[in-house]
Amino acid sequence: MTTDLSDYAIIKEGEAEILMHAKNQVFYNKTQVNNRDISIAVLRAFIEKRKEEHVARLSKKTKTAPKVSEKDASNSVVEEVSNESDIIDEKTNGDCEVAAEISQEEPCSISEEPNKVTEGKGQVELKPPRVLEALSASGLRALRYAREVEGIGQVVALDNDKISVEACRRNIKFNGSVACSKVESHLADARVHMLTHPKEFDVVDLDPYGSPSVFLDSAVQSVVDGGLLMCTATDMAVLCGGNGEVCYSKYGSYPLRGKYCHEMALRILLACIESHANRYKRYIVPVLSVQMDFYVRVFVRIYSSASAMKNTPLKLSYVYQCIGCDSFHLQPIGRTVAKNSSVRYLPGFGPVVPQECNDCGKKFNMGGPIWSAPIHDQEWVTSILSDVKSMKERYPAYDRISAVLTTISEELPDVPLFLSLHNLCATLKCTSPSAVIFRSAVINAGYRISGTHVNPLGLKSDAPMDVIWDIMRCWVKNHPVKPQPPDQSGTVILAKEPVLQANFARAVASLSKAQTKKVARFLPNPERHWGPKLRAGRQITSKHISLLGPDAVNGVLNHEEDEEHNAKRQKIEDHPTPN
Ligand SMILES: C[S@@+](CC[C@H](N)C(=O)[O-])C[C@H]1O[C@@H](n2cnc3c(N)ncnc32)[C@H](O)[C@@H]1O
Ligand SMILES: [Zn+2]
Repeated sequence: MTTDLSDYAIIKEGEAEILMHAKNQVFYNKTQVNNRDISIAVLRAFIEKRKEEHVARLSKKTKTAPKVSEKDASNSVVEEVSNESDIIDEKTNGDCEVAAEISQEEPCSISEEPNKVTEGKGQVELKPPRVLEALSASGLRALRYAREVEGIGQVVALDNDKISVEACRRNIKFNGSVACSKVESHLADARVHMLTHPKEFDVVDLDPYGSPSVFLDSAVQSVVDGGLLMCTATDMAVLCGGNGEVCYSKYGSYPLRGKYCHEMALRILLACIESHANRYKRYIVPVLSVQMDFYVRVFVRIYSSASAMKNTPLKLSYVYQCIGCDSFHLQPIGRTVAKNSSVRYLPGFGPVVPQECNDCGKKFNMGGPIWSAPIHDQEWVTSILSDVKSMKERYPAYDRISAVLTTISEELPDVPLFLSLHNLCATLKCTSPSAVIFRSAVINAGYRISGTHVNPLGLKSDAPMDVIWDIMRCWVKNHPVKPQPPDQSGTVILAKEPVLQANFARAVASLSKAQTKKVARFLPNPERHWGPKLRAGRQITSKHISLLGPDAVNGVLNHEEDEEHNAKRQKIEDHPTPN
């Protein structure tokens, strides 16, 4: 494979560099630097956690096993790279030029004689985590993982597009010896590869065009017990209720078009992953769930346990959302009853709402089921954030990701979805109290309130909807509204006297932590047209101007036409059926 570098631009992100051909046939979106940076931060945390868990497991066992010193146990985390030749020889992957050359030039294994620790019957050592980047395109993400994440094992980068695999292999070489020894690229359908490698990867990363739904069933099977699945979905229009029935067909949940739809999107994706995991007696534990830019990204650990799986219905809920006033209520799918020392699993009591909304009298839409258990593990979030802060310079998107992680660390962990103060005021047609005043009234009423990373104006609270409307009724008493038609939801709500007398005196905890610390939580995009990109190889035309910006569009349109034509023809020949 000879490469004339003059045909390429070099793109650097973090410590990785990729060669990008002028024809742009391989997917690359620089806005996803946030996505890749957060993933690196989570990977670093996962590696640490995995070591801790391993040591804890060993010390638990060594307590019962004689003649194993504590020193041996603490040294037991041994770095070793598995023998990659088995993988390289895989028939389906064709000729893996890069990998073959690597095995001649450099030894693949960097293992030393491992410190053996007796555990139960055999000897146990913790191997560096194997990562599958299932949809790798240029390989940028895989290369960043390999070059930047200390203690990482083999990174397997797949793509079913021949041109992408060629680019990935070129990029592996271009990134030098560490990349060559750690990253291998295969031409394969990710689904087939994951299905034929069950419980083999410590980490599986899914970063598809649009929806990951077709990859989930195989992905949940490919992760080892306690392993990590990282998954992006960029089909936000679907997940946020643009086409509810499409969302249902892809994810098995109905989305609702509330202000909280981006959080609902995260929760629909989590519920969907859980449902696939359950089919194989597995379940998920979310560690971090992020909505940013134009996508959602979740990080979940996957475990096997037929008995723990029984708890799934307790972690899922339907959502009733009033069509008049947007009040929402969660309907859990299951419940438990404790009897002596045993637990019985039963269907949830319902309905949690009457036919007509208690607040405004209108009907409800029902969405879901959504994941209604916590979407982050706050211990993980705190440790990821402090780790990110300690190596600022290693994250190109530091400002953005530290802002998002900080907001997430302040979210109420046990409150699904959120209110929008603007929406409440729009329903009542009243002026808005400041966030501090509203927060104070909620706190003074004895409830908790926090922001949310998905919306700068969103407020999470465990206060029930009737308390929220009482607070707003009290606000309107001091800030009267113009008379409205009697059938309007706002009029119906305001016609009732508040039961609770709201206290708007400023509560100590009413300032959001962002305000107290004067730290920005929501940053503007670094440049215009910071958004999704077209599928690689798709022809850019003037209709993409709003998505990509005039410069990008004009640049491409001015390209010699026959060059484009050849590129397209080549792609069609290579891939008669587009994916
Ligand atoms: C959005 S791009 C991946 C971007 C990459 N992860 C990054 O961070 O730059 C999606 C890639 O998935 C590949 N792909 C689509 N379906 C696939 C499948 N069934 N198996 C393997 N790769 C697939 C496409 O060819 C494309 O290169
Ligand atoms: Zn209502």
